[in-house]
Amino acid sequence: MTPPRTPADVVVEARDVTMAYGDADVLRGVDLDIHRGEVFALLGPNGAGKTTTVEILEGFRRRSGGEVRVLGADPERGDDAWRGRIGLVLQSWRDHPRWRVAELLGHFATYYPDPRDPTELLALVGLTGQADRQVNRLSGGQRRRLDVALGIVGRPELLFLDEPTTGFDPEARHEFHLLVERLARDEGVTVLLTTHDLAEAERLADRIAMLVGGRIRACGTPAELARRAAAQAEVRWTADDGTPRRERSKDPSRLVWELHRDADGPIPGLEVRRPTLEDTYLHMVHRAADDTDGTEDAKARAA
Ligand SMILES: Nc1ncnc2c1ncn2[C@@H]1O[C@H](COP(=O)(O)OP(=O)(O)OP(=O)(O)O)[C@@H](O)[C@H]1O
Repeated sequence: MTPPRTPADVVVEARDVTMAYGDADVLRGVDLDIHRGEVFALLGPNGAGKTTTVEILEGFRRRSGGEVRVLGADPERGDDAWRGRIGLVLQSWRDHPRWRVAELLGHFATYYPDPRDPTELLALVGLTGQADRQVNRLSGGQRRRLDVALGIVGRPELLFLDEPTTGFDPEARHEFHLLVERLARDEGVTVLLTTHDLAEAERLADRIAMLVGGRIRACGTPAELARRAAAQAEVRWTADDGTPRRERSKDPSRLVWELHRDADGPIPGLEVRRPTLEDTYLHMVHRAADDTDGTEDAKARAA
């Protein structure tokens, strides 16, 4: 049985956070709880406010309203010691273009009391071969790996990853996923990830929150969210006259049994499709677009 959580297990706590840019309300009351050692993914369409949310949690942006605690402190008042416990992988590293990779990493390591060994870190992110290259000579994917290395050189307790695998080839993406899993599982690092890649969120995240229309519309494990998309599975088959048929059912095995009985044999083109995370996501996005009263999903608040 999972032991009850203590306040110390809650690494990020946000209550009713609002953000307006001028008269544009971007966040309309965001609630989040992220627990120690958890990989938490924030999903949402372009312009939903993911980066704004993350910047508020990082202490880079002043919120318009609401309460936030990150590692026990209000990010707007986080000091250097607090900042040293946080790792950031921002959208891309643009400074120090002429520095060499190992040199830049070694330089950043000096900012922290107990940094990772830069040589080991280069191996960890697959950049050993590029140690002596200038930063501006790296490929997009290599540069992103360097961003990740810079984000974890100080052994952060909480790591923010803003669209970390943009530009990665499939192998680099796979390696990166293994690295995030290792950081969370072996070192207890809490990870907040924003991504547009649903497969990545499903693969990596313990829990996923969907930010749509300025609110968290759903939050749960990938399996919970997929189940909530539609309780009904979709059964597809080909009718006797060759036309494709589809029907939603809460009891697909019964429907298949009835079809089998009526056909008196195998059912041509039979497929039973369970709702996926993508179904949930699209459902939330479309529902939010139709949502005129703006009612927040009651289950959205993290457990
Ligand atoms: N500094 C700013 N001033 C005014 N408006 C802003 C500012 N930053 C962001 N916005 C607006 O706030 C909204 C949310 O932006 P944000 O970057 O947080 O969204 P996002 O979910 O991260 O989007 P994406 O998936 O495209 O990266 C957008 O409409 C954006 O234009």
